[in-house]
Amino acid sequence: MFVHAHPDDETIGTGATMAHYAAAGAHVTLVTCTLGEEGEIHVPALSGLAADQADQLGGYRIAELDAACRALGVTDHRFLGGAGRFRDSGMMGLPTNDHPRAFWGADLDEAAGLLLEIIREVRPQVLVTYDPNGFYGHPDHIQAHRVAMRAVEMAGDLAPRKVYWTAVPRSVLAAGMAQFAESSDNPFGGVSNADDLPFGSPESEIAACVDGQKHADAKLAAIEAHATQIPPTSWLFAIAGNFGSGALGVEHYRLAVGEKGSGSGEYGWEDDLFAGLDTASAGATPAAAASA
Ligand SMILES: CC(=O)N[C@H]1[C@@H](O[C@@H]2[C@H](O)[C@H](O)[C@@H](O)[C@H](O)[C@H]2O)O[C@H](CO)[C@@H](O)[C@@H]1O
Ligand SMILES: [Zn+2]
Repeated sequence: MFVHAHPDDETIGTGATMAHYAAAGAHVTLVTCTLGEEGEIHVPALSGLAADQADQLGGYRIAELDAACRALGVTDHRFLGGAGRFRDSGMMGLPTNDHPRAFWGADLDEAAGLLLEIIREVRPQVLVTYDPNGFYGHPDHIQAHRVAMRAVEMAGDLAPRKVYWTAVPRSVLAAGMAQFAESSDNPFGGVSNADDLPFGSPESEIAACVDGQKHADAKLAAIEAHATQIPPTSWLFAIAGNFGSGALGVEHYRLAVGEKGSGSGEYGWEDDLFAGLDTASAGATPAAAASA
């Protein structure tokens, strides 16, 4: 089970992982907490959908998300509390944070209770969400972390056996910076030291590295599906262009709950989020022995 804040996060942060496990026959459930109503619009013809105009971007991003899930092979997708229950809060500190339906202002136990209903139905063995900072500090990402961790706490014996947080190793960021230093598509802007970025983890804090390079093209198709959010000039396309689409297919995770399974390589990272779990005796998921 993947708990994400907006349509597009599932693809950007965990798209290759989701495609990898969907292709392997695991039951993959995506829970998206908002419709992304406050997002930018990088498709000029759709600019009228903006929140301060027709305010229809949220509905449009449902369709983008459907297309992205199809590209990734993910068939079980839910909006937390149903489509439109919680609204995109906008970036930290904006007046949109105070919208009556803003996810940032949601009652924690109420929102976690809604996620608990899905956990009780799907019985995921593994849950993936963000770290306490929401990976980069967006209020909806921070709230998604809080709601997911509270739901895991409330789930008791039905809680997933392992909970991971999305992460990027500092070494990967540093390598990217070096490559982009002279590029006009430099996604790191003026930042020259990976330690100065609002995200990035020491290799010692990373527990798993999922190699989903076989699904990099699916992730690229899913990125393209989120056209209102991810323009052709995006750093994501720059990475695919500079390092090959395969670079998009490797995704890293920190382990927040559960026992780390066996790993390998320089840092002993797991290559499978189900490492150490008995997936043959999975819970109630009808679709496959394993569920994420
Ligand atoms: C990846 C992600 O979480 N995207 C969010 C984010 O989008 C940012 C926002 O539009 C900001 O104004 C831009 O400068 C930045 O480049 C975007 O990544 O926040 C949006 C509003 O809450 C949200 O809809 C979008 O999904
Ligand atoms: Zn987001």
